[in-house]
Amino acid sequence: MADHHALSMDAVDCPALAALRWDEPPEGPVIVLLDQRRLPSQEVELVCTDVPALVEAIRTLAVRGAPLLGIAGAYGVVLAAVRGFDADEAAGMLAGARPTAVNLAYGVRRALAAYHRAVDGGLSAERAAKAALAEARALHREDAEASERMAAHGLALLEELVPGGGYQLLTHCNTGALVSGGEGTAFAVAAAAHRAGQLRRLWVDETRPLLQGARLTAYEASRAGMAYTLLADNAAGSLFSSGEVDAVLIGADRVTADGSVANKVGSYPLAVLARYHHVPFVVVAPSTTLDFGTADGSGVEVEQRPGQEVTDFAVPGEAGTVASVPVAPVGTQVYNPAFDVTPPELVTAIVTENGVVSPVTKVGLAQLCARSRSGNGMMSI
Ligand SMILES: CSC[C@H]1O[C@H](OP(=O)(O)O)[C@H](O)[C@@H]1O
Repeated sequence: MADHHALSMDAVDCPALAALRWDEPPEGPVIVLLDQRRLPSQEVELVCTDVPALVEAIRTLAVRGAPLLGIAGAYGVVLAAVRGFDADEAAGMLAGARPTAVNLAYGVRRALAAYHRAVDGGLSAERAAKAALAEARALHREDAEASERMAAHGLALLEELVPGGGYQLLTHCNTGALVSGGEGTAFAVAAAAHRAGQLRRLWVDETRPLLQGARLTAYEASRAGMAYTLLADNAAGSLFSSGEVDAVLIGADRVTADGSVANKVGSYPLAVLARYHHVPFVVVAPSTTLDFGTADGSGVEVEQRPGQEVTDFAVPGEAGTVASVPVAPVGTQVYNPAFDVTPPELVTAIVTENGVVSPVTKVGLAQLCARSRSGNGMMSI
């Protein structure tokens, strides 16, 4: 079950964005989400009291973005355990909610493993749920720390790639606090550049069809006081040819062992444009997005989403409703992959919290992860 209530957020003081939190009101533990379907026109919290509601929130992108999906999945296992539902069944529902972001299954697995370790150790169901909660909170905290470290590594990389500062950075989709336990991934690097006085402009791809750029990145850039300009996805080629892009910064939903990058659809064409125009193409992702169990991009399951997302325009209506207004003729066939895969040879560098890999190679990624093996990387479970 899920319920909405308005957030009394004062736009003036712009507190840090919290996309998700665990709460324990008297009526029982809940997961509270900032409903990203309603942004930017409405800052509304969605309160999930059970796993089916959280699965629906994940499927409809009320909560989204690879690292945050992992955190949501971990808390989802806890929600099941504390409310007496089968944790394994809940884990299967959560991990299957969206297939491409490897972080979701990772977060679910990590909380479930903590729960089972406690049960196998003879602890009560209540104590086992608390063990899972501690693991979910650790993942949440680690992701916030990873954001800070990626921002620092990414800013240092920009100083190398684009001497002289005053960066004009192009980003795609949304990779800020709305996808993270902290300030995000690629957007966190742009925010660090902004705070360092080195961001001349953030070019924001609208990111059709769900407009994560126009709705969410523009919202976050505005809150951060950045100079940003929105562009239609189709205008990116013209922008590159104008010479006004110093580097591309994007996130990732899955990086395979060879360095192939699954990310929001539209990322691959940007990589091709960047290569043609000799512009650095930088991927920023925490180690929880690295998937050494998948050899290369051909092994990535790319989520295919409903055609209505392309045939219709979602128009914010009264009282927080979102109307779906058809644009294409009824019966129109639609191709709507949520992601695409960029081959490693088109990626200038991958920035993680443990450092930078450039050029992007299987060996380089493995060596980077070896440095984090005892940390929160995929290798730890
Ligand atoms: C760095 S995670 C953000 C990542 O997730 C987005 O996908 P979605 O909005 O469908 O969850 C997109 O791929 C972003 O790059």
